[in-house]
Amino acid sequence: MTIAEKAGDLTPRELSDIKEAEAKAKREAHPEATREEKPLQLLVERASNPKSWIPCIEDKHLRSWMYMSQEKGVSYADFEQLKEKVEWTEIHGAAALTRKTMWFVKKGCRCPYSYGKQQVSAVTFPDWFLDMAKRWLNSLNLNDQDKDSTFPNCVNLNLYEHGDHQVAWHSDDEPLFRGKFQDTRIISVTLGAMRKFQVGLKAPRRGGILKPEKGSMATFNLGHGQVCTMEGLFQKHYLHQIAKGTTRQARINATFRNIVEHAAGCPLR
Ligand SMILES: O=C(O)CCC(=O)C(=O)O
Ligand SMILES: [Fe+2]
Repeated sequence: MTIAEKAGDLTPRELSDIKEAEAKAKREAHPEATREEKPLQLLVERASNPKSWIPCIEDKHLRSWMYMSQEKGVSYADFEQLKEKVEWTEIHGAAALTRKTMWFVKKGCRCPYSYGKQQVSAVTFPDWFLDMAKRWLNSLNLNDQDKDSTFPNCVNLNLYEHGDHQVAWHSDDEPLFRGKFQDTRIISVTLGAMRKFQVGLKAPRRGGILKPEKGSMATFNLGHGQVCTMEGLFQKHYLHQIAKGTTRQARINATFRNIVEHAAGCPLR
């Protein structure tokens, strides 16, 4: 066991620094034996337009990557259609309505999804939604054939009606995605108003509140048509949030994911 693996109570940043030092020492001691771990195929490497993808986080040691790009295939008509057609579920925080959501999954899947204490049932991807999603993600060259499918098999939609709606610090590390143990891929698409998307390193939990490690927070504006990816072990090591803002305009966000461990009771388990 290496020092880094033993050091369960270090912050992710400290762990990353130790791992880097360990890797350097190993390279120097055994230059012939050192091989890089097999790299993940990042979405930017599959994309038809890799130059239009901006690296936001490239953290090799924590196996965490985040990229952003502007996607022309996302329209305001899509925004209006989603706002009207989706049967939104209200998500309530301790005191107020925080946002509205919808949980779509691929045909045959029955995995529910939980927002804090609220659980919602799976709704099969409607064809009209799949059509727009394929257009949005077209440049990523994902394969939507059942065998070896790389196209996301579920999506969480969020409707933030104005700046008071938000989602607090969290990571998408539910057991369905196995994001604490293996590489995952989340693709988020924004429609409508621009909001601030903040990310930061997971700090050791103090009580029930999740907060990023001091000094690690970064802010990115996600506006209409912006696509943002979180890949590798990002959900294990980083938190994200949409903080409250001042806008009176609505924003819709679709976060596409891949369920790899279907829930008990789901026919796809
Ligand atoms: O609205 C966003 O950009 C983020 C949404 C999010 O974090 C989630 O749905 O888990
Ligand atoms: Fe999230």
